Amino acid sequence: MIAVEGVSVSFGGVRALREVSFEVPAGQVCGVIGPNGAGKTTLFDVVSGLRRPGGGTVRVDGRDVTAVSAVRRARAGIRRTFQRTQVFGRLTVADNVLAAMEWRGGGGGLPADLAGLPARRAQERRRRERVEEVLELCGLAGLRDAYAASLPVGRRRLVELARALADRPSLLLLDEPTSGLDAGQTARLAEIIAGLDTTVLLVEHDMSFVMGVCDRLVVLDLGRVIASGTPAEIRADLTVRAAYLG
Ligand SMILES: Nc1ncnc2c1ncn2[C@@H]1O[C@H](COP(=O)(O)OP(=O)(O)OP(=O)(O)O)[C@@H](O)[C@H]1O
Repeated sequence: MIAVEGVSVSFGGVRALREVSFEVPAGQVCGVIGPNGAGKTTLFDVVSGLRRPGGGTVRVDGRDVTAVSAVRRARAGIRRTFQRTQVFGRLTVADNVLAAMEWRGGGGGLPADLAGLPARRAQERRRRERVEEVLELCGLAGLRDAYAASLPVGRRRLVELARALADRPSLLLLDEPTSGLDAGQTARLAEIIAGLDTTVLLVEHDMSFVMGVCDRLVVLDLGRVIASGTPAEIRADLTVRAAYLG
């Protein structure tokens, strides 16, 4: 689960986040919506550890991670995809996913690598099996040997998702995950997200996707939470209609 409490961020005179608080119970999917400049990206930066808030705390699974670096958060299972996709263009799709798991190393260092110890080989086999599993899940099995740079943006986005899922994250942050996806890929993405047991926080402009895939929504406007609740509650909220849905 994730709990954001009283988080504020200012850029000079601009108050990008003002006392933002909300919780997402374990395994639920929460959408963050709001007009341009509402503070969505800033909130993601705070949760993933790229930006320290001026005030407030972020807890993940009960642990206060407010002062923990982005790298350590990633290692603790908080994974993020970006608005602009970040994949290794010169690696194949399969190697992109494998690389996402290699940071742990194999244990035993170089001697173990050189000796090709059985435990190391078994671990390598498990990782490769996991790669195939995740590629299958993301509809990328047929593209496993394609270079990531050769793929259209929608596929690259799915590669990024596969990378984020490979290590079984405890919290997954998705920044505009449907951008660049066609209708079929968007439907597939909704299925993938629905099938995860991970807590998910996503920023997305595609309202029908958000309403379909999220268990709850947080609506930001000018850095404030102006509404939160189930998609049905949000839809019914007139303030939100006026501020955002039109
Ligand atoms: N590095 C920065 N320096 C100064 N102001 C910033 C910076 N980053 C964001 N802001 C300001 O903070 C506010 C919130 O921006 P943020 O990018 O978080 O909004 P957003 O909801 O993600 O918008 P969008 O939907 O356009 O991505 C905006 O007024 C923005 O101009």
